[in-house]
Amino acid sequence: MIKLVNVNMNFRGKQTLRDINLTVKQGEIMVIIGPSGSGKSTLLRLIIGLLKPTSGEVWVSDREITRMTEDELNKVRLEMGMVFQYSALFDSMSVGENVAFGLRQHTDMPEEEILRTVRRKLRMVGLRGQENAMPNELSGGMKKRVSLARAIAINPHLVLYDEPTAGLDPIMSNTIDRLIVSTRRMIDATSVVVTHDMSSAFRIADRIAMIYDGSIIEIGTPDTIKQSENPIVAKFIRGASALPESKGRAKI
Ligand SMILES: Nc1ncnc2c1ncn2[C@@H]1O[C@H](COP(=O)(O)OP(=O)(O)OP(=O)(O)O)[C@@H](O)[C@H]1O
Repeated sequence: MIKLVNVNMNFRGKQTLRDINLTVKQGEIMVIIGPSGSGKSTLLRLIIGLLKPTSGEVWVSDREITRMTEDELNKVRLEMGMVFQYSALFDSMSVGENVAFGLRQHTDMPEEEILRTVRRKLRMVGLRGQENAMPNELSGGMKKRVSLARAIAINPHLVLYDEPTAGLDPIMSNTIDRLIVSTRRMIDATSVVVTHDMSSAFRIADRIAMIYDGSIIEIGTPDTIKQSENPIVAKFIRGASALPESKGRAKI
């Protein structure tokens, strides 16, 4: 479970997030949408504890993380898997070593079990037997899948996805979407997905939150969002380019 309570985030006096109240329930897939510059990545970074809010509280699995020390935060982060926008694999390591990385760094798991876990996670993302491949031999979609296998290797309670389908063709996007949904099912993880891809958002979300100018302006099931009477939401889901200017803050 994740809970943000009255969160404000200012960068050099400029308010980037304002009065965010958001609860993501255990096992829920929450998709965050919004124009470029609206504050989506900032929200993810607050949940991982890479940023501390200017005011407000961030709760992760019943713990308030904003006042934690770096050591305490690192323990909480062990329960989180992160799939980055550009996969962020270690290029000098094989696929298997990438997936095993968190297990070798942070657990006492015997090597044999690590190898078994790596095999199982690669199978889950449709990359059976690819342990010895190097990242530069893989397509963008395969790299994303390795990144997902690495994120779920530690059986996280929480998986965060930053633009998981960016730069992928529709078929691969669909594959990644199905993996996000099956990952939630298999490890019962709470998931937060930041995306610009509206068809993906509608396919995978239990609920969608739209951020605009640092505020959540709409939140609800995909159907609620589709039927929103808020003109900014309606325009955004038809195509971000049709959005009105917003006080010059968002770089639409
Ligand atoms: N560390 C920082 N220092 C100063 N300003 C920042 C910092 N991080 C983000 N910002 C500003 O906060 C605003 C929101 O940025 P953020 O990256 O959260 O938006 P986003 O919705 O994720 O955008 P995109 O979709 O383009 O990734 C932007 O105006 C950005 O310039």
